Amino acid sequence: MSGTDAVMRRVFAVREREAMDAATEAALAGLAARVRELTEAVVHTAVDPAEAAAVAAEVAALAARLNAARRAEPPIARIGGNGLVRQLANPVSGALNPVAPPVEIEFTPDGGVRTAFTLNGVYEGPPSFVHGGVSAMVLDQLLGAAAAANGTPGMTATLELRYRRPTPWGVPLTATAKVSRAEGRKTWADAVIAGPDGRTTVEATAMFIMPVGAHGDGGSSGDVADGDAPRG
Ligand SMILES: CCCCCCCCCC(=O)SCCNC(=O)CCNC(=O)[C@H](O)C(C)(C)COP(=O)(O)OP(=O)(O)OC[C@H]1O[C@@H](n2cnc3c(N)ncnc32)[C@H](O)[C@@H]1OP(=O)(O)O
Repeated sequence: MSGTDAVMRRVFAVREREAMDAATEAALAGLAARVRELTEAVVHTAVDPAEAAAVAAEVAALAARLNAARRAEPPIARIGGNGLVRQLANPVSGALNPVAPPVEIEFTPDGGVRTAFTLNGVYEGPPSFVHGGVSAMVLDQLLGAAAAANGTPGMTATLELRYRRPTPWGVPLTATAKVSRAEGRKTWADAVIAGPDGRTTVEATAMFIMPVGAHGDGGSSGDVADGDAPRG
C-alpha cells in the first residue's frame, strides 16, 4: 500500500504520539486479554452480593495501580518507517483495548478485506443475539479498511445497515467488505456479516469521504492513525 500510505498519513491525521515499544505492547495486550475475560465474567457471574462487592474493591485497587502512570492518549505503534501507524486501542480491532472483541482484519486477493471472529455475551442485544450497534461498529471498521485497502481511505460519511437475520453470539462469524466505486473524494463499499451456516445476517453499504487536503495538496500532514491496518 505504498501509494496509500501517504494518503493514510493525511486522512487520519493525529497529533504526534510516541510509538509503543514491542515489549510494552505485548504486556498490555496480555493485560487487555485478561480484562476481556474479567468483563465476560462480570456479565455472567452469579456470585452473591458480598463477593461481588469484594471483587469490586480489588478491581478498584487494580485500576489505581494502572493509573499510577498514564498516557494522555491511546497508544499507537509504527508500521515501517513511513509514518503509518496502527491504533493499538481501536475499539473494534485494537488488541490493547479490552472493549474490542478484537476483530483482526486481513486483506483478500480480490482487493477486499475479511475477518473471522466470535462475539461473546458481552455484546448481546436481543437475548441470544448480537446488539445491532455492535454489528454496525464492526462493519464500519471493516468498510473503512476496505476503502483504505483500495487506496482511497476516508471518514465515514454514510453507513446504511440492513439487518436480514439476527446475528448469534458465541459462534464463529465471518465478515467481508469490498469497494464498489470511487469517484473523486468519495468511495463506496459494501460489506456483510455471515453466520456459521454462511447465511448473511447483516448487509452494509458505506460512503467514505477523503477530507480536503488528504491528496497532498496542502492539507494536514501530521502523523497518521490508520484505525488498525489490516494484517495480511
Ligand atoms: C486500515 C484503516 C481502517 C480505518 C477504518 C476506519 C473506520 C472507522 C471510520 C470512522 O468511524 S470515521 C468517524 C465517523 N465519521 C465522521 O466523524 C465524519 C464526520 N464528518 C466529516 O468529517 C465531514 O463531514 C466529511 C469529511 C465526511 C465531509 O466533509 P467535507 O467538508 O469534506 O464535505 P463537503 O461539504 O466538502 O462535501 C463534499 C461532498 O460530499 C457530500 N457529503 C459531505 N458529507 C456528507 C455526508 N455525511 N453524507 C453524504 N454526503 C456528504 C457533499 O454533499 C458533497 O457532495 P458533492 O461533491 O456531490 O457536492
